[in-house]
Amino acid sequence: MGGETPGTSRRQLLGLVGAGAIGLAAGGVGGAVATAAARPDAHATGRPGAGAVPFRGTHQAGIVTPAQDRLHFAAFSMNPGATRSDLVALLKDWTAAAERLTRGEEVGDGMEPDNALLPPDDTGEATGLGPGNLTITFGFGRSLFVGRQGGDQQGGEQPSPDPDPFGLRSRLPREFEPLPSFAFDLLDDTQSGGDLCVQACADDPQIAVHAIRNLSRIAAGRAHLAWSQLGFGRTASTSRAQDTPRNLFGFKDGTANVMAEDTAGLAEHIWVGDEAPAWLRGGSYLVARKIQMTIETWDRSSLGEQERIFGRTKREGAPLTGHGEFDAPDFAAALPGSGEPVIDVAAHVRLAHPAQNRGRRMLRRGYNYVDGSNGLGQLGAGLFFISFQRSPDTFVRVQRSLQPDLLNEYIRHIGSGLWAVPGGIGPGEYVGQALFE
Ligand SMILES: C=CC1=C(C)c2cc3[nH]c(cc4nc(cc5[nH]c(cc1n2)c(C)c5CCC(=O)O)C(CCC(=O)O)=C4C)c(C)c3C=C
Ligand SMILES: [Fe+2]
Repeated sequence: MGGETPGTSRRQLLGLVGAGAIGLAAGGVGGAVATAAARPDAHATGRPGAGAVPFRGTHQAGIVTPAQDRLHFAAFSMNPGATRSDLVALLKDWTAAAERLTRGEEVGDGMEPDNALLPPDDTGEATGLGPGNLTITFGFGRSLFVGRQGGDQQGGEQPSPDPDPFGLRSRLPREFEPLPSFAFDLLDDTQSGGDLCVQACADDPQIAVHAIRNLSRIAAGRAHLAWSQLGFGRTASTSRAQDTPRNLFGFKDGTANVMAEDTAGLAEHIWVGDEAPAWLRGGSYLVARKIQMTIETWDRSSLGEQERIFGRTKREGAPLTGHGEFDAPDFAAALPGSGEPVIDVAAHVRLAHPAQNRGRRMLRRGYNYVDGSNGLGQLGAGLFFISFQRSPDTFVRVQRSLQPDLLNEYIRHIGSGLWAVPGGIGPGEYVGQALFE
């Protein structure tokens, strides 16, 4: 697996030849060869799935890209005994495949191998769906640099005896410390950690799932899927052009996010700068937290209580001290008579606000999830929280500040991971290339 043909693939050439032979005007593009590559109009038709996000650029796609509606997030572990050259080969193969996938093309030689006794390179379920604004964002776990040590959250894997399995220890950024334990954490190590992470976001869940499935096949013999999570209904806007979505508690989520248009805010708070080794500049740190929400209990709480917990109104998403969603909260405002603060001292927006966190900000890009239900009639539902920040310390600071949060009675963090997301991938480069030079 994983052998990628640079440039036009054999399958695309066959498609073009075939189309010419039978006449495009007659609508004769053969089904099996009708990839987006064989149909250049697929990117511009305006039909569902036609939008494409460039894979290469200054920063990896999938961070400031307007948040798509669907997520498949995956953590991978390197196989025992995998070498540095296995890792480099994997990253090259993933880069080639990801570029094709984000264009809506099949991976490798597509769905039809020369020999029908062989499995196809591409599993096929996204053929004909178009690119679907797919973005694929790659991150490197701390264990890639220092091996799997006892105490690191690590996808239920055994610790690795080698403290420098890929010769990367000296390239570990100073700030890349493991996340500490937080009060109320109930982390499941089979949904935590990972040597590598891949965030696939798209307009269509089948496109996101297809991407992870095929990247996982390509990894065979070198790395394996440790755990993965599906998400739906983005819980953040990352562009002013987007409406603010709602989380499973019914509140608008993502109002006060760092947006794509705020280039100064991104440079200050999201993109890693000169403080880090060159391979990470222009990148970011990705934190993922799987947060279970006890929605049945929440649904029995009064509207007043729900609004007190967040410090915002449910319908408008306005701060309790304002009228419009984007009004700035006034944390000093007090109720006449009692003198009590209008926004509770333990309201989520007060504790998460930069004013409580030495001005630190993060770009949130999470998704709702429902993993079925339990035997007590309760949904296994919650928020797959994803944030990007210039330093892991920003997340640590805000999460510590949330210790007295009123929201904590209704949520539990059950999964966790931290990855360094290298900067953008230039022409002809593979993801993370500068780390190996
Ligand atoms: C450590 C970071 C954060 C975690 C974990 C977190 C969990 C969490 N949040 C909501 C719902 C809302 N969060 C809102 C605002 C908000 N949350 C964080 C950080 C974490 N949230 C920040 C930095 C902010 C912005 C604060 C500000 O600058 O005003 C809001 C309000 C609307 C908005 O601005 O997005 C909601 C609603 C849930 C349900 C949740 C865990 C399940
Ligand atoms: Fe929040």
